Amino acid sequence: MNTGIQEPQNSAVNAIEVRNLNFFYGSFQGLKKINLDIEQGKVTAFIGPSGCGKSTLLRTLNRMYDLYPGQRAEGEINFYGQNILEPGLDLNLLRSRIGMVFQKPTPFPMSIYENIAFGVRLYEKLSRSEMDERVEWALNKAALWSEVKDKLNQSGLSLSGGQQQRLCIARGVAVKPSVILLDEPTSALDPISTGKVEELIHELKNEYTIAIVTHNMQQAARVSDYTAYMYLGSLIEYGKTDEIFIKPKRKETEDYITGRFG
Ligand SMILES: Nc1ncnc2c1ncn2[C@@H]1O[C@H](COP(=O)(O)OP(=O)(O)OP(=O)(O)O)[C@@H](O)[C@H]1O
Repeated sequence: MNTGIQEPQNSAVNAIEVRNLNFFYGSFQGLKKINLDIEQGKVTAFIGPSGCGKSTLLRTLNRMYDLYPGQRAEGEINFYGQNILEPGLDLNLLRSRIGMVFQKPTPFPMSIYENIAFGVRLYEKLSRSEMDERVEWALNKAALWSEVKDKLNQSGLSLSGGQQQRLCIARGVAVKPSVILLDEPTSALDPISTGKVEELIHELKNEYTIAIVTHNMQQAARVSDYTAYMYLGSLIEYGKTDEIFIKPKRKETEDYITGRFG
């Protein structure tokens, strides 16, 4: 697929570079001068107290906010060198390159098979057997295949909450994005399903760049390579997860990490 966006294959490059990003909900400024690099093939976690702007930042990365009137971003979000905030970009293609999984599992009211095939059909013309292969591949990637292979025609809504979330991840992976944005993907799940999604994040990160919003600091520490601590719309500290959790440079970060905050 040609999106006009160059995606080099070598490692240790940034998939996304955020520069002087401001974001507004009408007159309220939700993000203030954010500068952040998201490294290719790594997991970057956004943490911070409720309302600090984690979801807002995630939603700017594939312009999800564009669906809502009165919301706007200023600055640059360079995705492999192309500023995605510029006008004229094909937003459907952008979202096929930078996919998103939401907090609550949101399967479409259709079969498990169709939940996956539907999105793929928007971007690719596959034969029936190619589509069968793609559906199996995506469900395998999301560690769901063995649980659903005998009931692909059942409704996606008949699955458990944890399975539904993995179906949504499979749906995201099926279009072969470059970046996957996860907005508190386990907050509605039980500990076993949460463990499965976390394992999945580990598996996926070799092939995809992942950004995850989480309320759960242990989860950030377990799954991420880099952590960004946000407060009141500003990025307070950003660095390797080990350093942020073991030796943060800023007192505000330390207070939050150690639970002295709020
Ligand atoms: N649709 C909206 N209209 C106006 N303000 C909004 C809207 N959505 C979010 N905000 C405001 O923007 C700020 C950041 O919200 P955001 O949802 O990004 O925070 P968050 O860190 O993800 O919070 P949480 O952890 O509670 O989900 C908050 O002050 C919030 O009230």
